[in-house]
Amino acid sequence: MGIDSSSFSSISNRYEGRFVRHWDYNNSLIIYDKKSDDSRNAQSQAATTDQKEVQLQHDLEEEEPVPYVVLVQGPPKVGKSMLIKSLVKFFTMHHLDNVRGPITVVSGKHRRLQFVECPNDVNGMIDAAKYADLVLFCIDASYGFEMETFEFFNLLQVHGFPNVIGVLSHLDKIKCDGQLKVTKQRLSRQFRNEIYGGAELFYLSRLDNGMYMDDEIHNLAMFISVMKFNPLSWQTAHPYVLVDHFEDVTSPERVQIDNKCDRNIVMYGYLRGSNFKRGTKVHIAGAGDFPVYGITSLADPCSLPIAAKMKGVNDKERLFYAPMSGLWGLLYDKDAEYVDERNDNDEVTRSEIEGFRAGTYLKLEVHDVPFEMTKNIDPNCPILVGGISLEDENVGYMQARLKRHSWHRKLLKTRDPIIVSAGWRRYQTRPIYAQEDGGNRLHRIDSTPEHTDCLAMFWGPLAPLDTGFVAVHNLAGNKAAFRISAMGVILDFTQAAEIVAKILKKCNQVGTPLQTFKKTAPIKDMFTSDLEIDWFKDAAIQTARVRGNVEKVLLPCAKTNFGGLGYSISVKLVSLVYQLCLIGQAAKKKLVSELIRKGDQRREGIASCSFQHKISLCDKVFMRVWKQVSELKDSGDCTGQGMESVGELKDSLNKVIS
Ligand SMILES: Nc1nc2c(ncn2[C@@H]2O[C@H](COP(=O)(O)OP(=O)(O)OP(=O)(O)O)[C@@H](O)[C@H]2O)c(=O)[nH]1
Repeated sequence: MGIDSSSFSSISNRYEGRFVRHWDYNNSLIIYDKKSDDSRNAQSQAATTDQKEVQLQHDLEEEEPVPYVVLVQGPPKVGKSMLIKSLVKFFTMHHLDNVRGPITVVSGKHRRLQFVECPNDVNGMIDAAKYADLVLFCIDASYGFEMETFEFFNLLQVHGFPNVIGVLSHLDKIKCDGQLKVTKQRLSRQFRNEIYGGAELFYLSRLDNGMYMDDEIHNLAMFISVMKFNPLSWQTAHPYVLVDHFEDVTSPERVQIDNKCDRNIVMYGYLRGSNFKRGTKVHIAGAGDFPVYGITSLADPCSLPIAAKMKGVNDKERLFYAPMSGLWGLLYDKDAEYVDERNDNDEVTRSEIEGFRAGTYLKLEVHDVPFEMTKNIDPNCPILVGGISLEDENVGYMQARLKRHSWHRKLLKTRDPIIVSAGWRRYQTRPIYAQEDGGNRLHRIDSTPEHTDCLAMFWGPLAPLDTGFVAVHNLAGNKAAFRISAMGVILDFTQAAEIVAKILKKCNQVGTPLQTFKKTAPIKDMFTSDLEIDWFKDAAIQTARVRGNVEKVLLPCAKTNFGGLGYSISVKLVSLVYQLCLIGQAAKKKLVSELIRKGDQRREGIASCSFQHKISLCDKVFMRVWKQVSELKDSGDCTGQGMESVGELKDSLNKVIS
């Protein structure tokens, strides 16, 4: 007996003991009266036994799909936990006291869902955008859209847009009916403009006994239970694990000796994306890259009913699994290895050859992670572990097209640290911003342009071409500012410094006159060699008042007239003649070559320049030149708040001084 949404509320209150639930072949949840169905079941049992066996066999041949991650996102106090509690109650009839970490529930005959509350710190949001299969955007209707929602839109745009559903809560705070209607229309229009025309929006009108209304949750849950999930290209191409349980297994003796020693940890979770081969390294978001010390597949703690039946597990124990919230559903031995009741030898051989399959529940052991990771572990901020290939381990220079987000208040300055999120990684780096001139040259700019994009060159773990990335300025919880600084795409990468060599920066070369004539003057200290003077022949120069041009290298004979320099060379010539008389032939040669070298050093880099008028001896002569920028090997995993920019450092220094 199926039920409609209006009668669900009353039935669900009487559910325990009398009503049972199951999923029909369309994956729809059906709740029916156990008593009235007992007699009908007895009659139909014999007739359906054969059919069930056929169906069971067919279902077993299908792969057991991994639970879909349903991320509940929204600003603080919008009702995220309340929504997860209401949905978990609907699917499992269990009341959750706390929402901590991923919560896996069986939502249908062929479907499991893993509910995760999206953290509001930038790190957590960035990671969540990478693992979400469906995002429920919670919007406080009495307030409207908030910054966190738009920040998350932007993160999704970069990391691949999964399915999204809008959920309007706090509607009961709008007392006037007319205003309620207008608000609903306005918010749904705005939501669909931001996402896409047909984006679904659900309304949660009020709370009932501290929970959302049953019929409204029923509609939302039914929609999620049958909706089609679209795999995202990055996720399907890489193995990854959303950790739902975490343990520090460092020996207590080691910690007693040094409580800041690197830790050994064990992480549990479903393998998603592609197969995980032994020997693959993993990137733990925010902590770095690590080899996997041990990997084991475990019995699925929340199997689909059909698979559990085969494994002989009691149905009632598998409806949910939320270890971080203190609800284990099915207790399992953490050391037990998964054994298939079909052919375990085949299973082991297969995992050796093709790796662990997506959907396997894994135990990953990683050694020597920084102690901060275990110290600062926050169950509300799930850990993302991404498998990395050999190419992903390379570091080098990347050239990217980058655009500052128009809502980010400040321009981004060259060499100021930013946190880049690309692929699984998020790391700090100090980019150089540049713009192309007509030729092959790139001109360094001091800060990002106001309304257009520019190029950014930075050092870091190499990401494939066309990978989108997002940059945040720092991770401090400054809620007043829009935290997404810029977005971009990787255009080029190399391990050599040739990308950086192409960037030129404008700077002033300063020289001083040795002596001044009517319209010419020899200029020293502006060039380092005669060759450089030849390069800059005819280049424009100027003093504070007078313009001029570089003419030519000053010849040695002419130079002897100039004060100290001429005197110094004359003294050296006299000394040469004197010493030549005293020493032998071999020593003579050595001395001559040495003197010539010294004399050359002295002579190099003095240019004869012409001016429009006579300049004075105390004038400084400037020439604007393009110079290559120095190297920018500067990046690292971002574990704390991130480095401070030069401006921020100056600010803090001023504060200390004052
Ligand atoms: N009146 C009313 N109150 C609501 C509604 N939804 C949630 N609340 C209340 O809002 C408060 C915050 O709800 P939570 O579910 O803890 O919100 P949250 O988004 O998880 O909060 P954080 O985890 O702290 O970010 C609770 O006191 C709820 O009772 C609603 O639709 N109407």
